[in-house]
Amino acid sequence: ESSNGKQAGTGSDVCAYEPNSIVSDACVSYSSLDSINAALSQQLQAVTLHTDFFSHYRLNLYNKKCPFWTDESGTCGNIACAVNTIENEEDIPLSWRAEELGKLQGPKAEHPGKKLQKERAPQKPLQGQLGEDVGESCVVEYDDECDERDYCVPEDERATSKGDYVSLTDNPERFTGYSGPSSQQVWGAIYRENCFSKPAKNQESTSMPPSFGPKNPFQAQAANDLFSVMKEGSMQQGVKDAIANGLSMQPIDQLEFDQECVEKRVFHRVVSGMHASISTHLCYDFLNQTTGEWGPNAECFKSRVLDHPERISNLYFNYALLLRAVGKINKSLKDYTFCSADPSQNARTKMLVVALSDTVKSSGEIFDESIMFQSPDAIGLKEDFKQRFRNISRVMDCVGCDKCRLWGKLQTNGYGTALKILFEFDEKNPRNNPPLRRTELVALMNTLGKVSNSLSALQYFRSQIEESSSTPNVTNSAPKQNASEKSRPERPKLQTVSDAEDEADDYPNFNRRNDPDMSIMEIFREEFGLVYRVFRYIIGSWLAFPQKAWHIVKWEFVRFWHSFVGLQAGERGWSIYIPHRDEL
Ligand SMILES: Cc1cc2nc3c(=O)[nH]c(=O)nc-3n(C[C@H](O)[C@H](O)[C@H](O)COP(=O)(O)OP(=O)(O)OC[C@H]3O[C@@H](n4cnc5c(N)ncnc54)[C@H](O)[C@@H]3O)c2cc1C
Repeated sequence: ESSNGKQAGTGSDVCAYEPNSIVSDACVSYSSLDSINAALSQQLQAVTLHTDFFSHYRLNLYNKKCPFWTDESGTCGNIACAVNTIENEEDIPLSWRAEELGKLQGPKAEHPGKKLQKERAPQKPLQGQLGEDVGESCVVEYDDECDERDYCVPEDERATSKGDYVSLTDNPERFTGYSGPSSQQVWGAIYRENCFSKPAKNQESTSMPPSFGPKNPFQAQAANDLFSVMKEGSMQQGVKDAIANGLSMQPIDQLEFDQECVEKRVFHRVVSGMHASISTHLCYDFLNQTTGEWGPNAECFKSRVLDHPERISNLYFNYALLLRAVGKINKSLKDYTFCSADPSQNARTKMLVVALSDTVKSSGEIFDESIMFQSPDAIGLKEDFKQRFRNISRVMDCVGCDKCRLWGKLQTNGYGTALKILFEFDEKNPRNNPPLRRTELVALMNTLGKVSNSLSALQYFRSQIEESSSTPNVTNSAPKQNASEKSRPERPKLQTVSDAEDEADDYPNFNRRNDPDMSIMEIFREEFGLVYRVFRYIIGSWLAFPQKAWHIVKWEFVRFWHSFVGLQAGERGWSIYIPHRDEL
């Protein structure tokens, strides 16, 4: 986005939201993405809120120093900025518990070096040394350093590393009050230092080194890194000055972004879409500091997101990009072991994730990544792209609010993972794909969940604002929070602690089943859709039954054989349970 009204990431044509227009740089319309979101959001909620694997995360939240500047005064002391980490080992879900890793018995295998890991199939880095039924991708600990195919500085997953376990449902992304020079400095650094911004004419000598199409891409990386270090002093001074004098930094919307090629546009759109989603969450779960009540703040949403069509466009763009990534790993998810010490939980998690990915896959073409990095400068450009994205993930350690840092790091990791899947994975030949870390998979699904929530919140705010502008007595800008509840569309629930604790029937519900304003046609469509999904589910279950029964027989036979020959029988890898409505 730029001050002269140019639209981020879109050429001149498509920015404003038009339901039937195609989201630029993707290959799907806004309305199709809305329909996909309507079909998918409950499945996503089931995965991200109701499975231990996806509702928890492990990251180094407190022990990484901001590599670019020091700004202790920018630390947020509000209670809403705090994160509840899980301190007791027994509170950590089985699938994430370090002690479970320590329980591993039986045959031992050498930890393969990085080179061997790369040469071997990601699912079989140990090549069966621990036995055929061991999910090796869960046992091997990947190193906390960048594989050159990573777009993000990875979180260290090792049980021995300094990491914190957090429940994502206990720490929902919402308003924290973190603002001022510190947060602006972080956003500024993200846009200014890492995006492909055009140098201001009088700043040519201090802007990013030209790094497109370099002879050696690693030289370009090194140059960028060095440049960041060189800039460190001035950035640090920038924060100090800003804190001392109020804000004197160049506003972000006065930067001109280089939108010439699709890759640079995509980069900017990812960042801006992520920013828009964060803004949406904080406006949707906003603290009214006068009444002390939490609730949506349409004024906040209007000024930060709705009045900037390009930000909405970038939000949809990110949704398309993340969907494509989840669809692309459809096959790998079917082979993935979710590392659960509880096999029935493992089976349920897999079933929910695969069903979600199947729905994405069946939605048709959404995003075509093959058009990117095709030019003669492709290698250099791709390396530069990666390096800049890694810088963004490093900048997240400079965020002065713990909760913002948690979600900022998770979402950067989610987008980094999506980019890695898009540009480094071969759908047809998955053997050579880089490994997907557990934290990456969790980050990817939760980031998709966040954008999905943002799109649902957008619908809510849009109808709120339309409604208030058509009501003469209400202010013409945004509706007040206490406007008549009766005529309002139902407020979609985003992820909150109470949602996670809800009874089955109160599962987070983005559809409008209880909306009194629904027309007969809409009610009919809603009900018909439900009946159709139930029908499909039952037929699908019948068709899948013979194969499932065969797997169960095989599984039980192996268990029986193990105990017969005196080995440990192993856990049961299947379970029978009543499906929940959100699985439809
Ligand atoms: C990583 C991170 C995570 C955060 N998480 C939270 C959180 O969970 N809860 C919370 O309450 N606060 C959070 N914050 C703070 C929040 O994002 C804002 O910085 C803060 O509310 C102050 O807002 P602002 O009005 O100054 O504008 P900011 O949102 O700080 O934006 C700064 C400038 O960026 C430009 N801009 C804004 N949005 C976009 C966009 N989508 N695309 C392009 N340009 C844009 C505008 O020019 C704007 O003036 C987070 C900050 C960061 C850096």
